[in-house]
Amino acid sequence: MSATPPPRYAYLGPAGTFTEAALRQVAAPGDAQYLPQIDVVSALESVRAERADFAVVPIENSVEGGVTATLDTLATGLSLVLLREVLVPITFVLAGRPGTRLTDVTRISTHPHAWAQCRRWINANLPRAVHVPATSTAAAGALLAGGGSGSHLEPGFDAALVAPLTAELYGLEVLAEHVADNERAVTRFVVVGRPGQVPAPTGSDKTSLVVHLPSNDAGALLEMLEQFAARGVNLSRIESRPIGDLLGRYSFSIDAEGHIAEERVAEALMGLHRVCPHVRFLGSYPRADGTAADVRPGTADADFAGARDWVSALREGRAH
Ligand SMILES: O=C(O)C(=O)C[C@]1(C(=O)O)C=C[C@@H](O)C=C1
Repeated sequence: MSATPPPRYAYLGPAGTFTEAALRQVAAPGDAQYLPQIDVVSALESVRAERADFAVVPIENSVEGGVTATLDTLATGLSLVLLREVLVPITFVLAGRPGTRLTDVTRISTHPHAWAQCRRWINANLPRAVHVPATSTAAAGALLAGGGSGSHLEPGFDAALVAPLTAELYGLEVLAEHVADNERAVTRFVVVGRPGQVPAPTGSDKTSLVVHLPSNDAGALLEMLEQFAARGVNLSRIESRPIGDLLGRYSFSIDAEGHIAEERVAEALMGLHRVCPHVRFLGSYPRADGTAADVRPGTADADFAGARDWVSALREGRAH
């Protein structure tokens, strides 16, 4: 009998990214096949093309906001669903090749989101330093470690902003610790799969959606939001993204509190389906922070079931 192969996880690599730290919370390296990718689009496309079973990608930084590459790739193309979210506290060190002096650093490489989280520190401590963008924090660390001492792989920068363990992984020297504008920065990651799987409700869930406005008329945004408000569904995130075809056309990326198995969330989705030209369901999945949904009086499952029974009875002439 052949053993089931371990699940394949595509993620933003190489080894040592914060995304890999998120993946480790989901599946230990011994229980899964780790497939590092150059960017989040490649990670998500690997799932669409069935080269991977799941992808782990960043979706929101506490400092920089939504990760637009993730939001936009999920919004169009073959449908994908979110299955779980994972929070990773973000701490950076400035690392260089052994022997580098902090005062000599003028070019720093890292992922643009990491740079955004350290801008004030850099301005205060290395005001002349410029940013050299990299595909990930660990990619910057790996390039730096691979270059120097006569190597033809001269990276064109002298330090990298990476996680403390990543500096160690690539044999880099820590030039400065606690490099951050906000010591409590957190990035939210999601586990993404192909449709056909909706995790069971836990009482602390989120439902993610992409919604186009009902019209271009005054009040269109309000009409969309009313679908949630009228059913007591709170939103934990809403951001607009350009649709891309014409200036002024936006798609809304939304996280709503609750699970599609709950009546109030299902009713809100039905309302959106009736009034909006496009609604993409991106999944219902457990919240990483475990916060229980706040169910307003009159919006519990039993309230909806009771109301439905009452209307049925009216229709059948059993009640007045
Ligand atoms: O470059 C990495 O290590 C990543 O995992 C990407 C990423 C991001 O896209 O936000 C993840 C966490 C940090 O906020 C910085 C960079």
